[in-house]
Amino acid sequence: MKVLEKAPAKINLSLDVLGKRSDGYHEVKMVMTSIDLADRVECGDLSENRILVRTSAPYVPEDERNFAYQAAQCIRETYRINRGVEIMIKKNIPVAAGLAGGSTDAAATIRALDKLWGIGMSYEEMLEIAAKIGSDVAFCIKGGTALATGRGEKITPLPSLPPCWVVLVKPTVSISTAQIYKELDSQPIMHPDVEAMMRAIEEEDFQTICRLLGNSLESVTMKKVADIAKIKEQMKGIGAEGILMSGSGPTVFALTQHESRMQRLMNGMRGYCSQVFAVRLCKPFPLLSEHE
Ligand SMILES: C[C@](O)(CO)[C@H](O)COP(=O)(O)OP(=O)(O)OC[C@H]1O[C@@H](n2ccc(N)nc2=O)[C@H](O)[C@@H]1O
Ligand SMILES: Nc1ncnc2c1ncn2[C@@H]1O[C@H](COP(=O)(O)OP(=O)(O)OP(=O)(O)O)[C@@H](O)[C@H]1O
Repeated sequence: MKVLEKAPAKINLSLDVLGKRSDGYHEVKMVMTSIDLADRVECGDLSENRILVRTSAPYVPEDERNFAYQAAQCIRETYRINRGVEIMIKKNIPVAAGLAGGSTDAAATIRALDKLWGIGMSYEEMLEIAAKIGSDVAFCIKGGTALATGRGEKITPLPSLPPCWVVLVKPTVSISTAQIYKELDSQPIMHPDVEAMMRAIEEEDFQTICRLLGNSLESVTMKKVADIAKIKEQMKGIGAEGILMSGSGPTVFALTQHESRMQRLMNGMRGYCSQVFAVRLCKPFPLLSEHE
């Protein structure tokens, strides 16, 4: 048997870093949303009792360093499962881009193995496995739009955003999330208004959502990647309702409700950067356990 799961990327609409914790992580408060730029994760039976990972992208590890591998390993140990699995990952999400590519593959693996192995995990049980793999994995279990707190693993669902286009531009450099959080510690922190962002989402006020876009990590990454400021400037010139760097970067996204502006942004930015995407938002996944 084989189970195929879609694994959407995320963007951070509001990312506030509240402080450093004693465990080395940072306390965050952020609003995230899933976008329709997605990997595909297929989990199938394997005759041998081991985990085999294959990916379509070069430079993505296929051993125990892959987050999908780690998710499968964690499920096998937690639920004492003596079955092998072959995990095929078709990568469409740029790697180390601030879009949670590895995290969403891990979350998709958790959803797929729950079905393949007939475990019947609750949402809470999925979140527990997710938190062991990485901070962004918990959000990716259900996706949609949500508030994430703690180190990112505590999830509160929010209503969907008004329909819009998301234009993404990925500079060629890749970014280490750990390095960006480390460098933030020696700099003054800009705090976006996360509460106001949640209110704007509740009120379906697209213009205010765009005005409130903010990310505490943006200025840190911008100092290392000069392209980010240039991309933001260019996108502003072309016209978008809101523009921000996602996560620890370096991907920059623009939001617009106008198809013509989306087209102009695509055409304008393609000449500047090789990785440019225009996508819609993604709805949250209905989980099997919620239908019981
Ligand atoms: C920047 C974001 O992508 C925004 O959604 C996340 O906060 C990062 O999530 P992630 O990539 O899943 O992060 P993890 O794999 O858990 O952690 C990578 C490293 O980032 C740092 N880290 C991560 C999350 C957090 N709340 N505080 C941190 O300081 C830690 O040094 C950690 O060792
Ligand atoms: N399935 C996977 N897909 C991509 N990268 C993976 C995967 N599993 C492990 N990795 C490793 O994770 C590192 C970070 O990649 P990823 O694409 O998840 O970063 P990111 O988008 O910046 O994540 P985040 O936004 O959560 O910080 C890569 O350098 C890669 O070695």
